[in-house]
Amino acid sequence: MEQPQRIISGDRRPEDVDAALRPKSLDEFVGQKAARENLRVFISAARARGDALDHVLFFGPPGLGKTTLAQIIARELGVGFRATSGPVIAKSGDLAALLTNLEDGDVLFIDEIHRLNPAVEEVLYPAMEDRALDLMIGEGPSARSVRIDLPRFTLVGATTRQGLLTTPLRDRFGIPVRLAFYTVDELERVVTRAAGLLDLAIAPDGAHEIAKRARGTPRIAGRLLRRVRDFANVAGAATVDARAADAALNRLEVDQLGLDAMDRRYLMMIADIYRGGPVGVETLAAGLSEPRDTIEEVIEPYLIQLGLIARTARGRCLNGRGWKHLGLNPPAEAGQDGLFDVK
Ligand SMILES: Nc1ncnc2c1ncn2[C@@H]1O[C@H](COP(=O)(O)OP(=O)(O)OP(=O)(O)O)[C@@H](O)[C@H]1O
Ligand SMILES: [Mg+2]
Repeated sequence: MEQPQRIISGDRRPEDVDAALRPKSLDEFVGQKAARENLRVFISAARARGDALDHVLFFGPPGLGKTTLAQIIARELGVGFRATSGPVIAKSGDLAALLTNLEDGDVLFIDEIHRLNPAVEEVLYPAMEDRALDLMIGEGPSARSVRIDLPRFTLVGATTRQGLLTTPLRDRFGIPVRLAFYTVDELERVVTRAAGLLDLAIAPDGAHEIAKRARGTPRIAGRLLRRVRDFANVAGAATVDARAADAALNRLEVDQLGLDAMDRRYLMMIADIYRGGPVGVETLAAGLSEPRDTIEEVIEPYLIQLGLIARTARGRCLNGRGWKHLGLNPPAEAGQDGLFDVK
């Protein structure tokens, strides 16, 4: 069965006109303070040396700003930006073509870099390490390998699944950056900034309400803001305040913690059918008819962050907070629940 689209999924959607809201400089970029300040130092050092920036790897859940930061890096370095993604580069020749077409200092952005095919990845190693391309010319006994020098470039990789990166690839990134979920304060700033760009009047308590329910994710904050704007327009409200935001978010079935019907189905399945777990992710994926990747990359990280569930070696478990959020009591005889409880 086709699942209805989730308003709060961190995934990209065609209707997200992300580009309009995308911060264009490090100064405009809200949150991720440590990452931002480190990047600022590395960028200005590279510029001062007149050298390419070391390769950067961004990892973290969807919608936290990986692509945005990659573009900002190129802009702040004052170099060209080329973007592609792991699954798109089918053959090593495709990557070779991309690399040889770079200009000095360019940023090459590879999204979903954990999905590179292994043969392509092999080509990337010498390119990252020695700025060289090893090509095989000819076949059979007369085959020989030729080394081609590449321009200086910065590879910026992005992945939602750092664990799926091979060690040799991970080790070749000099600057690994983990992006964390945003705080409510930070998202409030994201919402206020976006409202300004959308020409929408919003009260501080309205921005706060949206921020609180945006799952720690700027992309979701932007999307919720647009939907709230629709409701406010139709209701003829001049300013979006907390009450207007709350009413709109309730109609969108986004609850107080920012969870939607899908999250609640996920939690209810563990609670109801598996008595709080542990239950394997494959079983949950089958029960919810969602791909395992979606469960692990989109649904679970935020539920874990909130302490509603725990990932254990034996499977997923509902924590005390999870039971509470569902308004249920954990089964009395399941003594192990306390083990995973987050106090
Ligand atoms: N720090 C931020 N401040 C303001 N807006 C942000 C910030 N980070 C991200 N955004 C907004 O959120 C949206 C999603 O960001 P982005 O596309 O960079 O996410 P991503 O991490 O690359 O996601 P994915 O894993 O799906 O590729 C963009 O529209 C951008 O405008
Ligand atoms: Mg992206």
